[in-house]
Amino acid sequence: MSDKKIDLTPLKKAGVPIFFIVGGPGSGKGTQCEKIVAKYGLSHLSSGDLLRAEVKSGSSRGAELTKIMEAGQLVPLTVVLDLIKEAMLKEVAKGSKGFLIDGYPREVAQGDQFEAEIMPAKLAVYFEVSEDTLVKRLLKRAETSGRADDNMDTIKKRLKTFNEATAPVVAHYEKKGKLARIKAEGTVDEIFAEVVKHLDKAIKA
Ligand SMILES: Nc1nc2c(ncn2[C@@H]2O[C@H](COP(=O)(O)OP(=O)(O)O)[C@@H](O)[C@H]2O)c(=O)[nH]1
Ligand SMILES: Nc1ncnc2c1ncn2[C@@H]1O[C@H](COP(=O)(O)OP(=O)(O)O)[C@@H](O)[C@H]1O
Ligand SMILES: [Mg+2]
Repeated sequence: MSDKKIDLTPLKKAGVPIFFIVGGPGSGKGTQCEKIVAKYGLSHLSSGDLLRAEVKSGSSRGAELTKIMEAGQLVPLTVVLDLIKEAMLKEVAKGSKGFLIDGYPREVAQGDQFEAEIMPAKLAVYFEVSEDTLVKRLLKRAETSGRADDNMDTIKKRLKTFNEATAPVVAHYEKKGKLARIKAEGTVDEIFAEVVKHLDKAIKA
């Protein structure tokens, strides 16, 4: 990624709906996004996936990112926002109908910066899950994900980061009247039925 200013004109002109997908590690963001893509044809961009791809690219910045992610901390705002902008522009060039920004914002400043530079999100969808359930799901995922951050030590740090930096994001969008709080302890389909209610309403609005 270069430091040059990214020209967002095509993205702003497209004016397609943008949804923030927020929730603790293991809350089901990726799982629900897959189902939302299948039903609504929106573009799913996971900040974590974009970062892991950057790490895989072997760029010098990638090495720095690995350390931060394995420590369960947040990578710098500009890094993750630039990755998202570039990915969104690629999708818009292919005729995207709208975006699921999965795993972003993870702190209030990220959301404000995104909305100031790109456009306001229509809705922030928040998957509410107890810490016990998050840990159980992540340890299960660890059996197959091969992710360097799916281990008990890093999980604990990610939960701390979520409580300190990301929980305020939930309050921030609730205050704006732009939060869909979805209890996400049930089955995948029960949760998805709730998601559809909120998205249908938001897309019609
Ligand atoms: N039991 C149960 N497991 C789920 C549910 N949603 C996701 N999972 C599992 O929990 C783990 C984390 O899900 P994922 O979608 O990666 O969550 P993310 O970390 O928020 O992106 C994965 O192993 C999923 O298969 C759910 O509703 N119920
Ligand atoms: N918006 C973001 N801001 C800063 N760091 C991020 C962001 N999104 C992801 N990361 C980094 O990538 C890691 C994995 O994120 P992600 O794949 O979304 O996790 P999960 O899907 O388990 O919630 C995070 O723990 C963090 O280190
Ligand atoms: Mg995920």
